[in-house]
Amino acid sequence: MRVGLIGAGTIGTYLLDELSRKKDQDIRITSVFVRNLEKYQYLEERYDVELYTSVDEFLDSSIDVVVEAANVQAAKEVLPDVVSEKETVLISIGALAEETFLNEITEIIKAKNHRIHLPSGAIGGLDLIENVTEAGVIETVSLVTRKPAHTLLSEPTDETKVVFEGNAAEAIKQFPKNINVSIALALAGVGLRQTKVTLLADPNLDKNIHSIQVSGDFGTASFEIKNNPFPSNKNTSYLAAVSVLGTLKKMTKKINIG
Ligand SMILES: NC(=O)C1=CN([C@@H]2O[C@H](COP(=O)(O)OP(=O)(O)OC[C@H]3O[C@@H](n4cnc5c(N)ncnc54)[C@H](O)[C@@H]3O)[C@@H](O)[C@H]2O)C=CC1
Ligand SMILES: O=C([O-])CC(=O)C(=O)O
Repeated sequence: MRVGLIGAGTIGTYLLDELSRKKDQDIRITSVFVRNLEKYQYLEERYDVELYTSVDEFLDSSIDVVVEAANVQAAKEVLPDVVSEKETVLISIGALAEETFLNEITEIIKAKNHRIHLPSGAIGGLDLIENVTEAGVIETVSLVTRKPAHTLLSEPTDETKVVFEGNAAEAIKQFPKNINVSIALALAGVGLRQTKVTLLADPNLDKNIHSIQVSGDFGTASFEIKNNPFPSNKNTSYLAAVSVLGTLKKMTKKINIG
């Protein structure tokens, strides 16, 4: 499977490293869409990829799948063109947080018979949530996310601060780099307005902790994921990058779990 990558930052570089390590892998990144050719020139030799600054040329290159790993705004801009041409893996899931845009994208993929794959990112348990939603036996989903204070606040703090309390739709508008997980939860479960989100800035924390509570006629479920962040980008949990790789691997498997 030939992959085109949008965004060569923390997650993108992890994927480039992992997928170039074994040359016999059946998944290879071959094209990378960047904005600044000079800045990323070194990628061509290091990873044997071709760089593109035109979305059309990138999509015309010989790729089967596009992985978006840039940011919510960039994803919104390129998504209509990308999904109309290719299968897409989207990690800036917040790009799908507006209903009109989500409907527009859904129409395109239906017409083109393409799919969008949303990795589980920095959390887990989405399989359970999706199953109980499809069966109509879910009632509530809530997420409490704790992150190191300096990743959320510009001023230092001595105590834990609640920086957001509300629903997923509002959370991603205010924190597009920090709470994509809430949109994955919302899309799998009770929706953007019904998914409750609390975001805490904790000065004594060096992990990104996501606590999820689900309830309904099926029973209850609780998940807590204590993520190690990337040293180079404390906003992003290591697991988020691992989940993109996992999604790509699942796309090549004949037995799908979950
Ligand atoms: N769903 C989830 O659980 C998670 C989602 N994320 C999201 O994943 C995305 C990527 O995260 P990171 O790799 O940590 O971010 P990053 O900031 O380290 O890297 C993003 C890269 O994309 C590039 N970029 C920005 N706009 C672009 C454009 N228009 N075209 C091409 N490249 C562009 C930047 O120059 C940078 O190299 C972010 O949106 C982040 O919020 C991160 C962690 C968890
Ligand atoms: O990496 C994380 O822990 C979560 C994150 O940034 C996001 O959901 O946008």
